[in-house]
Amino acid sequence: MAAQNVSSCFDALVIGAGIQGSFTAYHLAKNNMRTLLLEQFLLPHSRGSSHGQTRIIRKTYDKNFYTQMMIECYQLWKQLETEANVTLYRQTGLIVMAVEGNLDFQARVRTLVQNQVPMESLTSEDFSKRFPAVNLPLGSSAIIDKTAGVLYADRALKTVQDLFQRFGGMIRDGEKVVDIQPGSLVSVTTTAGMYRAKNLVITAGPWANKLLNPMRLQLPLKTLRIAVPYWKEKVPGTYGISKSFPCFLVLNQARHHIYGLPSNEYPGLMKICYHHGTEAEPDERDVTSQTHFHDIKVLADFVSEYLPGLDPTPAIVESCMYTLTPDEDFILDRHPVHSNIIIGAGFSGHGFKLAPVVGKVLCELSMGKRTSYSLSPFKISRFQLKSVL
Ligand SMILES: Cc1cc2nc3c(=O)[nH]c(=O)nc-3n(C[C@H](O)[C@H](O)[C@H](O)COP(=O)(O)OP(=O)(O)OC[C@H]3O[C@@H](n4cnc5c(N)ncnc54)[C@H](O)[C@@H]3O)c2cc1C
Ligand SMILES: O=C(O)[C@@H]1CCCCN1
Repeated sequence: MAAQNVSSCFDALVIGAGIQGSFTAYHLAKNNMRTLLLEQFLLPHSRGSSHGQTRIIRKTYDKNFYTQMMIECYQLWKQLETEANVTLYRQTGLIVMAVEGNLDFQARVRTLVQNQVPMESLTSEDFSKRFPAVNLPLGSSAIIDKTAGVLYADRALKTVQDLFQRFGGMIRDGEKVVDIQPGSLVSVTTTAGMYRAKNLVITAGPWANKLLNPMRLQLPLKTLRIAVPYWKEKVPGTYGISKSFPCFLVLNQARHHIYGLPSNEYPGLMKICYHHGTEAEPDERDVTSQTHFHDIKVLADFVSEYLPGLDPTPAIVESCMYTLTPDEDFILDRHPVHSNIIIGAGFSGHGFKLAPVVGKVLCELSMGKRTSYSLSPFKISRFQLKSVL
């Protein structure tokens, strides 16, 4: 269908069919808003931040507001599974490890306790009995967040998009937005046509600032290319999901966190990543001269020290993008000048699990409703902006 034939005025238009835009569109359509979701690439694609087979889901956060949002996220992920009759979540638990006295670790334990999240503290004897294939360094603390697990990310993204369409929403992929004209009706021009909507939501991941630039708004976002290496088990299954091996998170063992998921998606291979990367433009993710070399070295050293059952040379390295804010908290707000333009950005490498609630509050903002959560941690005004009209 040519874009010109598509009904030209929508209640809401969402730019970007990653997990945040797709969940926003889903909630809008459920609220009977006539909604169009635009995506620059043909779906599915692997150029942004939402691709890949798995993500960690957990309530372990140092900041209470995320743990509170996660309580509803678990319910909404469950609801999505029921609506679509698919499995999206597998409970594995999450081991959190840190050097004794680590403040971030203590804050996370406090938040779990405050919110009565089932958890367990492990002594080093408990730890080595439960996880004989993991070396916990002397002087470390460890807990397990029992409700944590794995989300099947690619499957989840497709499910949200399918349900959005089932609720009457329209997706147009392979259409890049090239111009936005603000107004009481926002006009959006793509490579294929022009659309108008009463409200616009921009959830463009690492491309957010490119879309905001013509509207004189530049958010303090850094886009990072992230290495996603998979490490081979010397004995297949040692760290396998089928043997109930959990996800793990090591706080600041290196400069940034290191996290891993049990071997599952590629049999015999465990995904272990560094919560950092190299600055890169999303369109140049794979052509940049900088390589993943440094991050892989950090991870290889970690694997040798903690996980002796893995070959410390990655078997596969995939790539993904982070969009970091300075404080690693999200941006969920209105454009400071154009109040019917809503922005969801800066998910800082931890936004997947929170997408059901992110989508809900972006939908609420777009519909002019009172939001279900305080959005003060997520406001644009917490930053000193360089250029706002
Ligand atoms: C390696 C890695 C591991 C991670 N692990 C976890 C984890 O364990 N747990 C967790 O909760 N989170 C995790 N995350 C973070 C999570 O995946 C992201 O926060 C989330 O996917 C961000 O989604 P998004 O919709 O904002 O961005 P994206 O997925 O990038 O979506 C933005 C979309 O906008 C489209 N777009 C941009 N510009 C235009 C335009 N002009 N016209 C039309 N469309 C446009 C893009 O093509 C893209 O599809 C991880 C991320 C990475 C990279
Ligand atoms: O959100 C998560 O759970 C992962 C692991 C920790 C670092 C951020 N990404």
